[in-house]
Amino acid sequence: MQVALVGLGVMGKNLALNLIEKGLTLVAYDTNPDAGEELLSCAKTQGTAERLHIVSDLHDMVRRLEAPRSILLLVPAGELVDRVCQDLVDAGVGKDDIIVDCGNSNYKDGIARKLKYQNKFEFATMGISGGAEGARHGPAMMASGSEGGWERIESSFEKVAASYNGESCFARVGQSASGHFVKMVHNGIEYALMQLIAEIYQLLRLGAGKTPQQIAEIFDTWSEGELNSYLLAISSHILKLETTDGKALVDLIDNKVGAKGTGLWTAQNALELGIAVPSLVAAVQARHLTNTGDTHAAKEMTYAAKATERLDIDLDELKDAFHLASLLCYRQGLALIKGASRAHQWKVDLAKTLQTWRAGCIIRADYLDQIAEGVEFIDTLDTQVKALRRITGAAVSTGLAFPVLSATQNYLATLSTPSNGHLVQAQRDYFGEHGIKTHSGEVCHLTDLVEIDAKVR
Ligand SMILES: NC(=O)C1=CN([C@@H]2O[C@H](COP(=O)(O)OP(=O)(O)OC[C@H]3O[C@@H](n4cnc5c(N)ncnc54)[C@H](OP(=O)(O)O)[C@@H]3O)[C@@H](O)[C@H]2O)C=CC1
Ligand SMILES: O=C(CO)[C@H](O)[C@H](O)COP(=O)(O)O
Repeated sequence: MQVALVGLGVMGKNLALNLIEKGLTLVAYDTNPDAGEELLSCAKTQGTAERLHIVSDLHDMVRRLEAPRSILLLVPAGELVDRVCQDLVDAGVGKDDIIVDCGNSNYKDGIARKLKYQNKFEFATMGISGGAEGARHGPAMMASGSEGGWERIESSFEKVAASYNGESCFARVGQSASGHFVKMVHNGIEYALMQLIAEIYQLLRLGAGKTPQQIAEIFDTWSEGELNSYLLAISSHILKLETTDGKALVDLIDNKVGAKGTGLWTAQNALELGIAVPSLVAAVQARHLTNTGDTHAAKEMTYAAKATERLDIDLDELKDAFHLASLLCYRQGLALIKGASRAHQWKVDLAKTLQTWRAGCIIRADYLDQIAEGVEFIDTLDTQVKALRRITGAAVSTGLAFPVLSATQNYLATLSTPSNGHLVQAQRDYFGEHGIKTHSGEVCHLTDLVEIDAKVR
């Protein structure tokens, strides 16, 4: 099988090495000639260079490929994707060829591109997760669409992707550009889990007075059981790292966190679709808040530093709270995918989606088993529910910030305790005559049910 790859940066270079290692023949291109040179040198080291051909322009790439052509893009998302597509058309790409955008593109751009290029070539989308290591040794691959081009290439991707219990973590999860939607939500969950781990670390460090090394050991103990996950493992590893003079590496790192867009898009789409993902939104805002000191509004206000309080923490309870909060982050993400799939008629298969997340990706975790078993799993987690309540309350009492932990507790509490929505319905009708719906299903106004002599002005 012969494929081409445009963009040989962090992801492209590693995916290229993976593709040729799995026996595919690759024609590769990057605007930066050094990137091609470096890839070739790595391929020589691993003994697979005979299956790699680096080209210096897209015309040469198109000439070297047998039709129908299969071309993968791993260039930064945005306008560049359109520029490369147009350049490929100019270079001779035609109607039977498939171009797969594998970057973190916005799914809305994917839908528009499918239309824009429909008479020029087959445009397809696939989200990839796993960072450099995943791309090199087996990433999670969330593809979309049902068009003909996939049938030519998907059996190769099934081998290139990670596998879990013998099943590939490549899947065509649904129609249209749903693969990019699924990857976007994957990243939304990623933001929430990263922030949640950071909050647990902060609680242990500033609340319980533990050192980074001691916290890493706690994370390692948790990882021995069902809480084992990639993000917990890398957090433990990071916390153990020390400078040559014995200082914790984390203490040298500034607090401002960057973002490339997928977390923000997750929040925006959830709000637009009316699907509540408060933990995912809180994680995006937590990143924004790390940068607040730089904003104009913040500079006009001063916040005096406030002392925080120490806390005795029951580590078993903390573990249970972390476990449930993590599960609930996935649950919110899956609810968003399900709602979007229904709204857009994408027919996203949630079981296939979960299969792509089992290995190779950044949000892989052993406890995904519980999620795969079904949404009712929360009802079996009484101990964890109590732990989440108690830990959130105790955490708040320290005065420290726990946006994802508390958003998650509020999410669960909202769904599992009596709602207060009746009063808000009544308030809306009181001032705006928006109507109310009663328990018996009647749609009316407050004034149909009671006499209101005079209203508050
Ligand atoms: N890094 C990660 O962990 C992950 C990234 N992604 C996504 O994958 C995509 C690639 O990411 P990543 O590899 O990290 O990015 P990099 O910036 O490391 O690599 C992009 C490469 O594309 C090259 N390039 C730019 N313009 C062109 C062009 N017109 N033709 C050919 N090559 C070009 C760049 O060259 P130059 O440097 O000279 O501009 C660079 O070598 C992005 O959409 C990203 O969001 C997805 C999952 C994980
Ligand atoms: O897709 C990824 C991991 O799955 C990329 O690493 C992405 O860049 C992460 O998002 P951000 O840069 O906004 O933190």
